[in-house]
Amino acid sequence: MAGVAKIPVIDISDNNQDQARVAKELVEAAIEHGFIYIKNTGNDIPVEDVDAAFELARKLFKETPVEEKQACTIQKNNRGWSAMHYETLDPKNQRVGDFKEAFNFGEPSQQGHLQQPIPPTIRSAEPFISRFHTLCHHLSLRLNTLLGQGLSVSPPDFFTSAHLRENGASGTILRLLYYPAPSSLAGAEEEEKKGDGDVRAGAHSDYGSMTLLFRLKGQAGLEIQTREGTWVPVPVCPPGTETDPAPPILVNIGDLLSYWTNGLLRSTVHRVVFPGGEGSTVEGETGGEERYSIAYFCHPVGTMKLEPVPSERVRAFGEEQNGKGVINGERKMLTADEHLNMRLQASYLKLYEDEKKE
Ligand SMILES: O=C(O)CCC(=O)C(=O)O
Ligand SMILES: [Fe+2]
Repeated sequence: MAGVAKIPVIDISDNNQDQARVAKELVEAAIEHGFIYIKNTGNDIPVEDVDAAFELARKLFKETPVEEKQACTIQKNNRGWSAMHYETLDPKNQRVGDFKEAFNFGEPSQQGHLQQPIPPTIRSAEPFISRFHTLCHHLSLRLNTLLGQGLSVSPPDFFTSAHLRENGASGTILRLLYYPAPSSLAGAEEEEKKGDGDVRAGAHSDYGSMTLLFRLKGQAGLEIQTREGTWVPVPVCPPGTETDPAPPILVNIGDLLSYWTNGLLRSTVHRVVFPGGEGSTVEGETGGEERYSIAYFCHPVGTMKLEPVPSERVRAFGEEQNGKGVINGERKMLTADEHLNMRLQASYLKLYEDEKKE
């Protein structure tokens, strides 16, 4: 496959493997690409649960009356329903907002309850959503542990404890996403809106520490920006995973792991495009139909400071970058919550409109 991202596939499911080697592989992929495929053998997240999550998304986007979703419209806590065009991930370059619908579920309470309005049509799925959230949480903790080990952070569980639920509230979100078929936009005023340069999701880096992305076989669209500034597609099933029980989980390093490591770990810019653009599709994938994806945005405890972690490798990298004038030493030190709020304000223009006028 020429012209597609060459992101490594790593298997973390076998505890008998040499964990130090797995940790190193993970760190190298996070430095080089900012994206890593995690082989999905069903050990971390059962395949039936991934299927059930996509089925829930179908029910929410296809069978739930719009009034029910409107009653759950997204709030400044980043929970709830985001209608078509409501979010604009790349406001500097997009004429209209993203061609997508999304629903964000915040972290459940200790008793497994969701702390937000839920459309009645999917209310019975609350225990499942809570369980899926927790499965993703545990996988993200393992990945954080491996990254801490691979970077020899002191203490090695620094990233892990920064994410433990018992250490405080976080902005973690489980998000169901729906991108309608381009043909469904035809004829309506939507067709006028969709012009050259419009994208299903604008170019952005993710706001949290890392994202776990679930996609469906055959559905193209995701692209990452290379170091040279070109766009390459990210296949759903890279070579070697075709016969696995489910496509790999795509892990994406977010802004916070990048801040914590002086930029050593890469928070790579990515987007979701409409089909048709040259090189935007991968063999065996189409982009002409509707598309679903599920993203778990892992965030640390909101009060965590975004300062470089104690690690010799991180320190040495920072020094090297400083020498090149890449790192601005006067950047204001933010907390995880402050950073999240800043990013949300930039992409939910309508939600924050009134505040801007004040
Ligand atoms: O739908 C996708 O494949 C990616 C979505 C994404 O990048 C995001 O929601 O942050
Ligand atoms: Fe993203």
